[in-house]
Amino acid sequence: MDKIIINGGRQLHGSVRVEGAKNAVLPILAAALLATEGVNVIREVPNLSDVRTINEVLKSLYAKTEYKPEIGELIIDSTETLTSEAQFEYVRKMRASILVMGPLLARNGFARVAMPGGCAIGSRPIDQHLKGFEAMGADISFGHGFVEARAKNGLQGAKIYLDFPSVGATENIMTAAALANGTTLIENAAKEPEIVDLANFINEMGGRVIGAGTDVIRIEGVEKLVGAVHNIIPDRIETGTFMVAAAITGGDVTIENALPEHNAALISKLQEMGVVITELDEGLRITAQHPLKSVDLKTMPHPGFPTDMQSQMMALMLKAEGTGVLTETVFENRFMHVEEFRRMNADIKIEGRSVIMNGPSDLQGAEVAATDLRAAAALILAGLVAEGVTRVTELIHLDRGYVNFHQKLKALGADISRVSSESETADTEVVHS
Ligand SMILES: CC(=O)N[C@H]1[C@@H](OP(=O)(O)OP(=O)(O)OC[C@H]2O[C@@H](n3ccc(=O)[nH]c3=O)[C@H](O)[C@@H]2O)O[C@H](CO)[C@@H](O)[C@@H]1O
Ligand SMILES: C=C(OP(=O)(O)O)C(=O)O
Repeated sequence: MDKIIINGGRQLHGSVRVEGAKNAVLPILAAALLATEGVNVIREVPNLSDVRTINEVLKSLYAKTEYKPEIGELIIDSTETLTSEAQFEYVRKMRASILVMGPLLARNGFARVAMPGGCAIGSRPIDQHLKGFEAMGADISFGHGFVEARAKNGLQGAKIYLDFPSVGATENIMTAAALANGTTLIENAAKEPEIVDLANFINEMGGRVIGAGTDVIRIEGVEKLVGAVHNIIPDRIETGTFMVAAAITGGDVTIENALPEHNAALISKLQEMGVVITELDEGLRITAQHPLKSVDLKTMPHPGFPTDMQSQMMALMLKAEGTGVLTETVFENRFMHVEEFRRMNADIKIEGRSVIMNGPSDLQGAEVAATDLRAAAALILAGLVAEGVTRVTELIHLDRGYVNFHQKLKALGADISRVSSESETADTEVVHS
């Protein structure tokens, strides 16, 4: 089991480039299954464990894929007949495997996917995905740990109002509707930039998706989709994580490949705290001088403050002056990292769906365990400013969503390394670089 070891107290300086977005590439690779002619060439694919998992899922469904991580390219040939069943071994590893359900249902009229179950951040049901498929004429059934959708007469366009603007449900319904008979309207749709990237990709394959990025998405079903070349958008959560890394250390960091329009809520909150953010041709420059001012914030669906930046922002608020209240409205259990922050001497308490911080906390290095992907990043950020040594374990979460995270921080001046725990001794550390 690997650990990341940080010696706190270094300011970060320099430039870092962010990768293609995990939350865009996963639905897009699933949607690639819609093409019955030609191959899809997906570029700016980040080398993440989640990408390797979805690649395995596509292959298990009989798509032919060629992954070239060194150039960030994944080629998918889904022109042969596909099987309709996604196994638990993949869905268990990565919930986003559920996103193959829409494309399989659209292509085969049938999809059988292992039930994802709950996870650290909440129960995460898929009722809105299924409500969409049902409205389009699919019969839904459950059994033996699987959910099945069967559209005997093919999928028909429908009007679907989502109870909540779910990202995954919007994506699954968009892909199912892409080959359906007639027009589908998704009302109260998710508006995240990753939804727009997926819509652009479907359109590049010959689809007709209009309105992505607004509350109402209109999908006119087409006869067939054909392979295309697509570049994944930059990862706004990786961008945000490096923005916080610069701010928490009082550093000066330029983030290349960053799109400020995807991070408006975060930029506004950081500015309120006193962080200086400058838009450059090559990306975003973040400079910060402490003390920073505490703020209140609430996570919301896009364009609100992203839940995927909540834990990293919590780390930053711990170092800000004054009382800050952070409220999580998207997931019901996304505060597992609070206990870990407490182990680092954070002055923090949970009250219902909010946490209250009295800053600045005098953070101290400790051994802490990542409880989910963004918690892993947040604990590392806290380690950058804690007094002494912080060891972060359970890096399996980190590797789902960040490429070379510790090397990128090291290149910016952090005192950080990654070791196998068996080999961790004072003199001989096996460093993974
Ligand atoms: C791979 C990917 O893109 N993951 C992102 C996606 O997850 P994901 O697509 O799972 O998130 P959703 O937007 O669907 O979920 C948001 C909320 O809606 C609830 N819900 C969702 C679907 C449903 O059928 N019923 C229901 O009740 C969920 O339990 C959760 O409380 O959006 C989340 C919210 O921005 C992000 O945190 C994740 O990083
Ligand atoms: C929660 C996240 O991802 P997933 O939906 O894949 O679990 C995330 O990216 O922070």
